[in-house]
Amino acid sequence: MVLKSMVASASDLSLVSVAGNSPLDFKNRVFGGRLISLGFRFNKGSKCKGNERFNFEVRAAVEVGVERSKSKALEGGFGLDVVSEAELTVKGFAGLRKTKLVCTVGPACSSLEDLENLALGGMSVARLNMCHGTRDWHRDVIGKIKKLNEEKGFCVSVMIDTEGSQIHVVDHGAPSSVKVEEGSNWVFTAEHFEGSRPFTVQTNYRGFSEGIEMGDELVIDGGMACFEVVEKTGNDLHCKCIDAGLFLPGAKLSFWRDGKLVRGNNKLPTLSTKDWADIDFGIAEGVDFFALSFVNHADSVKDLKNYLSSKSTKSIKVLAKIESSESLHKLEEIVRASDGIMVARGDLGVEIPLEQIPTVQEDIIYVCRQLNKPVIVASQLLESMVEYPTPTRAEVADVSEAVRQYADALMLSGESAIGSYAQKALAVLDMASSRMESWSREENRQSLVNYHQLGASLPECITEQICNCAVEMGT
Ligand SMILES: Nc1ncnc2c1ncn2[C@@H]1O[C@H](COP(=O)(O)OP(=O)(O)O)[C@@H](O)[C@H]1O
Ligand SMILES: C=C(OP(=O)(O)O)C(=O)O
Repeated sequence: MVLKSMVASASDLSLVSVAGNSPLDFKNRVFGGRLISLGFRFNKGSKCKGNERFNFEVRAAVEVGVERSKSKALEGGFGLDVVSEAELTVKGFAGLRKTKLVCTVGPACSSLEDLENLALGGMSVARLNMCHGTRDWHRDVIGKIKKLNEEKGFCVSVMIDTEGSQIHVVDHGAPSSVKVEEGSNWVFTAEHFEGSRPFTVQTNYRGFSEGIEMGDELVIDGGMACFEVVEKTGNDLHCKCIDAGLFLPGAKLSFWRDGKLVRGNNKLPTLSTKDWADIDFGIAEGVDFFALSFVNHADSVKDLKNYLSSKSTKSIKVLAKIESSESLHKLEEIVRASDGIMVARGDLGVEIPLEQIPTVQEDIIYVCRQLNKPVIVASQLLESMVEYPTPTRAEVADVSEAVRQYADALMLSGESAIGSYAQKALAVLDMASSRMESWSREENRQSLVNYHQLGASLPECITEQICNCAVEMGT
């Protein structure tokens, strides 16, 4: 076995969006290596806010000549991951994938073995959605990921996704999904009772039916099933199913009237009491990222960042999820305030017409590129793979398009959390993103990226130019 290591250090750089030991964010400045496979650590106390100056040291090491599956942890103290000799000798660094892959961890992939297979398959970030599962369940998953990182040399970051103030199902009468037949009658209630009642859905928010009228439409998970409100008694809604579909555990509810979203939960704060408790949980568990749901204003990002810097010595990064029309109106200030962005297409598709999603996605990515913030494209990238072992052509095209637009990361949701083909879905992301990256390189598309200048002082500008030249030479 040959251990090749490269150590590059730079001081007084003012590059932003470089996050701790996370592998998420380097694509912003570097287009020439599979940085997922390298470990990055910053000196203790390094800050990466705005144009603040900070010292950092980048170390990368590559273990050559070891089969991925047989790899052992390497000594040395910095975050390491492994790449196979074959990949390096055949393609060199330029041939290695740069797009980071985020997997939502759910019951279908939470065993140590499944997580290891995902890490081997290229998972760079494990996402834990606090809408689902208990804190004990999430703690167990975080423990397994830490174990894999420590013992097997992976470099998987952990991201906690807050539930946010949304109306969702607490119980729908079954432990897993339930088929809803057209014409069936259901009661939606905020009353909490032990156990389940047939055709009765308990919701999480007492005021969920405020302002809702007879004739309004109740849409489940942005279109999984649809009901008409036929009667209102107290806070309860009696509804008839008008579009058959599925109720998943924790499904989200939205209300529509005359083709427009009824803004019921707008008064709710971005971070609920439960979210703050989940944030304390994440700090205690040493997670790397918080993805903040339903950000409508930069202030909620700033509040969370202030809270994190007062509570944690570790630099935990905050990613704002863009999933409401309000967040689109304040996009630039939200991107500036955040360490990164998630294009949360699931909820965004409930808030804006579906046909606008592709252009809005491109706009969000463009703003992130300009402000040099990492951006994740999320939701339904390979939705059919929740059930089937192969993706549709349209899904592969969607993945490729996100990479072509310079998204930094792609995310699996149900495909990995509850799907039967999590590893295959990850392999499709890996292959499709690698293919698009190498096509872009061959076509020399990277030169079209217009890097936003960050350096303020002359030394900063010089350092920045040196880095940009290195990037150009590497691509
Ligand atoms: N920790 C978990 N425990 C149980 N089920 C989960 C978990 N995480 C995700 N899921 C399931 O995977 C589906 C897709 O995940 P995700 O997209 O994160 O959630 P949502 O659909 O609520 O936005 C969820 O609807 C839920 O059924
Ligand atoms: C990623 C998303 O958020 P969540 O899974 O919490 O709905 C989304 O809405 O696309």
